[in-house]
Amino acid sequence: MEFESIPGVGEKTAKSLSKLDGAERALAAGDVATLARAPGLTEGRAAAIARGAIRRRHDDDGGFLATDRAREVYRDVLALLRDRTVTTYAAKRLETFFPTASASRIEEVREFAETAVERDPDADVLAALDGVEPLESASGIRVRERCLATADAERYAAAKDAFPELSVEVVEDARGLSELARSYATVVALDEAFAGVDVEGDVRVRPDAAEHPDEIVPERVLAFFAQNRARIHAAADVHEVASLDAPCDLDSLRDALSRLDDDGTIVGDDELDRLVNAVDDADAAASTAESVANDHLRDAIRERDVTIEGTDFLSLVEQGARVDSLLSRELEDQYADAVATARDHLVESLSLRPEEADIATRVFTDDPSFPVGYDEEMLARLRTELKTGRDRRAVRLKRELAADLSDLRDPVNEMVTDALELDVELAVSRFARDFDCAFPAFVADGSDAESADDDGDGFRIDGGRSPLLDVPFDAVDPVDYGVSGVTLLSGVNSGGKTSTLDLVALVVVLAHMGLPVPAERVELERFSELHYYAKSQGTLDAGAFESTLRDFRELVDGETNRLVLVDELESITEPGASAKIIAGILEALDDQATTAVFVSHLADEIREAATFGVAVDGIEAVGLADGELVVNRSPVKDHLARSTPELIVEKLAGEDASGFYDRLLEKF
Ligand SMILES: Nc1ncnc2c1ncn2[C@@H]1O[C@H](COP(=O)(O)OP(=O)(O)OP(=O)(O)O)[C@@H](O)[C@H]1O
Repeated sequence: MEFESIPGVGEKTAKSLSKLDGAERALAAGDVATLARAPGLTEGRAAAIARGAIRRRHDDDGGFLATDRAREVYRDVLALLRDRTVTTYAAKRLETFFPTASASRIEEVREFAETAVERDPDADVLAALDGVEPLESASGIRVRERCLATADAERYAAAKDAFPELSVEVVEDARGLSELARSYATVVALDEAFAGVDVEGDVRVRPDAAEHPDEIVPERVLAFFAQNRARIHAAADVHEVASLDAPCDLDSLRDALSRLDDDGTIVGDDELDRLVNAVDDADAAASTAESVANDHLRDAIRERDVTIEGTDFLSLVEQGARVDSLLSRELEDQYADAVATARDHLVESLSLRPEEADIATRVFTDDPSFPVGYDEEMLARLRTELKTGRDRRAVRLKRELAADLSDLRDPVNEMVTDALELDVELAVSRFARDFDCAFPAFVADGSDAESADDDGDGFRIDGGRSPLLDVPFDAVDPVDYGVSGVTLLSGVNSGGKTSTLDLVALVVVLAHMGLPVPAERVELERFSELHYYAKSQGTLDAGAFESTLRDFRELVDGETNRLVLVDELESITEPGASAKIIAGILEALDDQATTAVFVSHLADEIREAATFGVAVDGIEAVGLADGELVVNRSPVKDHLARSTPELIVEKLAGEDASGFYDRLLEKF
């Protein structure tokens, strides 16, 4: 695959991706975890690359969110979804969902989301997800007792790349191989040509080494499982708690993991433990055995009367003869007993096996001496023997466990990915449940539209409730609103005009992401772009005003089927000029197949300035209660809402008989 053809992927990133196993699959699946394993890629960058790949696959130019405010609404949507993830993986993965005009992409995510909303966001599952993280490649492994050998320069370079844990040596011939075998415990020759060469030492010929890395460096797979153990356990727990089908037998997996220490060494093998302890304790055990023997002998001597013949006594005194001769003659049995005790102690305290006990026996000599001492040389031999046994067993166990774990590597990767993906699905499910969402219906073209009040295009929201409002979701009034064509939205102050635009933008963004929307029912056309202009803060200076006009100049050209939402554009300049400008923009938009909602307090003036009959919807105050407006949040179609001042004057007119307020009211 040409990675550089993905938007946002340069030469360096392409190189990183080419080093990654399964990069193409990960790009296709939006698998951010796998992509982030490429050297030098963060999860954020991986998400951006996955997005680029999806865009390319679905022929999306990335232009759906056409304005700052539109992008802000998308960011708010992501934040709501992200709040419902447990893992950082899921939070990043959600960024691969974005609004698009591409029908195939919307459909793709929709299929995913339809399964996702069926998932039960059970508290136990969420708790289990807490420890799941993407698996990491094992790092920091260096194996010194094994090397690779080849006579071929190309193979040398490839091996250096493939086996960073081992030294790779160049050898000319069998002699070179045999020299290596003297420095390394194991030599793995990579050239077929070495097959059958008779060299002393542990030399294996493995031209297939690259295909079986776990056999050549079992430490690699052991370290991988050791370093990722907590994550793997967590993913296994998630599968159990959520009743997911696991891609491997979880009991066998847990058993294999229990045989491994955090640093990749083998644990839980009695024989290996025995050998490790025996090596560690050999010196101390020999010393103790020696003391035991001496105590024994001393007690025995103390209890005995020893008769020394005169000649012996003389010989002792005159010639400095050693007392050993006496020992061997007079106390032979006691000496033999003491040595036997020492040997027994050594064998027992080190739990030696018969073949090892044989050497241990020789650590204490049969030749009588006092005090009893052990033979350093024999003890060194015993130690070497035990060490060899220990290392041999460790290597065998490592190989066996590595072989078991090697088979589990793919299933475990799959299991962890599935657990992480479950978190993504649960975030969507929780979002849909928390905000009473439904899947929107896209109306392919005008003729398919079911709603009576429009000519098929645009949008129609029933019972929409925005989770982005500044009131608790439970307190949000449902809003019904539909628009096709170009419409002005009038309404009382604080009636909810801006909130209505926000709701429309939110619903449209979610629908174009392929996700469910917070409404009872939504029908909409597939828009090409969302242009949402927030209310500007106060009158613009000449430069800013000019650039805003340029924005709108671009808006009336180009793509059709846009959705344009504009909040109180009149605040950019003085009211009279504003009404004329807005009327002109509406005329241009009306000529295109654009759906547009312009919130404005200048509906009358705009209508007057426009050359076509501009539709006006209104958010109505149904009255005043305790000085507060009571508002019907759903805009009424083809209705210019009365303003707040008008309502107040009307209220005063009802309370006052002077006629003053009645005359004021007539002016509205
Ligand atoms: N659907 C709703 N349910 C409950 N409260 C709402 C709803 N819509 C709006 N509100 C409340 O009304 C307040 C004002 O809404 P909003 O700012 O949208 O009004 P507006 O008509 O745009 O006001 P202005 O004319 O001042 O621009 C919101 O901050 C919110 O508290």
